[in-house]
Amino acid sequence: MHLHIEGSLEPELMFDLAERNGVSLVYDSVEAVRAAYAFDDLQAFLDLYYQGMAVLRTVDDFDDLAMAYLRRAHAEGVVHVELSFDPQAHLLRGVSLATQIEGLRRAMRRAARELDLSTALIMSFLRDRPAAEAMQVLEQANSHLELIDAVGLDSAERGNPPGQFAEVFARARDLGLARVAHAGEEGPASYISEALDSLGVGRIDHGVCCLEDPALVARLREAQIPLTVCPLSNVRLKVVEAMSDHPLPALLDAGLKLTVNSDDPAYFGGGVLDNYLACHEAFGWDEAVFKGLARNAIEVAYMDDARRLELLARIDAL
Ligand SMILES: Nc1ncnc2[nH]cnc12
Ligand SMILES: [Zn+2]
Repeated sequence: MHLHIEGSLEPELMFDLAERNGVSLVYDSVEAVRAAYAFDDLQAFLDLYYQGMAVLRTVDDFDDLAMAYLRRAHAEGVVHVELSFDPQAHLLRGVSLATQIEGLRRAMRRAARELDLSTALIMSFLRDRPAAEAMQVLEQANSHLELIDAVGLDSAERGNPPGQFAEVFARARDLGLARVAHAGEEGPASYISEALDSLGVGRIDHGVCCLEDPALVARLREAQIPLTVCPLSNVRLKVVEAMSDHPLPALLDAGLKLTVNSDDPAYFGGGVLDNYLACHEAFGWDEAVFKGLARNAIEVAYMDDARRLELLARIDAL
C-alpha cells in the first residue's frame, strides 16, 4: 500500500532504459549507482531518486518498470499492490500524464491476468512544489479519472506542511478520489493531525512520529486510521538509527492499525518480504503478528469487495 513505483527502479533497468532512450547517467556502472545509496536524510535520497527516474520517457518504459516490480512482488507472495507515482516529476521532463498512466495501467492489467495480482493506482503530488501546480495536474487527470484510485502527497516533508494542499485534496474528494498523505516521516506529529484535518485523508503514509503526541495516538487508535509504515526505509533515511530502535513495537502496543510496506524497494534494501523479515529479526514477531498486519492491509486497501472477501478468506485459511 506504500510503494513508489519509481522507487522500484533497479540500477540494471535504469541502465537499460538510459541506453534505449539515449539518456546519459552521471554514474558509469550499476555498482556505482548502488554505491551511492548511502543517505543522510530524506532529501539526499530524493535527489538520487528524481535523477534516476529521468530515464523514464515512453509508455513502454513505465510498463517495463511496473511489470518488473509486480513480478518481483508476486514472487515474494504479495497479492495486492497499490502503486504510487509522481506525475509532476515526469511532466517537468515533458512526459505526458497519458504516457505515464497508460504504461502503468498496461502493467497492472497484465499482472491481473498473468499473476492474479490486484492493484490500485495512487497519483501523488509533490509537497515541495506549489499547490497550484498540483491543482493543474489534478485537472489534467480529469480525463483519466476512472484509472486513478487515490491521490497522495509525498517528497520533502520538513517545512512543507500538508495544509497548503487543502484545496487540491478537497477537489480530489469532489472528484470521488480517495486520499492519502505522507506525514510524520521526518516531519512533526502535528503534520499528521493536519493531514487528517485539512486534507481529509483516510490513511497516513509513515506516521511513525505520532508517538510524540499521546492525544494524536489516542485519536489514531480510536478512529483506527491505517499507518503504512516502512521500517527499512526509516533505517536507510536515518529516521531511526537501527531496526532495534524502530517504534513499530510501540505503535503496535498502542493499538494502532498498522501495515508494513517497502516505500522504495530498489533503494532501501528490499520489498515487503524483506521488511517483514527485518521485523521478525529485530522484534521476534511471530506468525500471528504478521497475519494481523497482512489482515489490516487487506481490510483497508483499495480493492473491490469481492477481492477483499477472497483475500480475507485466504488469510483466515492460513
Ligand atoms: N520515503 C519517501 N518520503 C517522501 N517522499 C518520497 N518519495 C519517494 N519516497 C518517499
Ligand atoms: Zn513513501
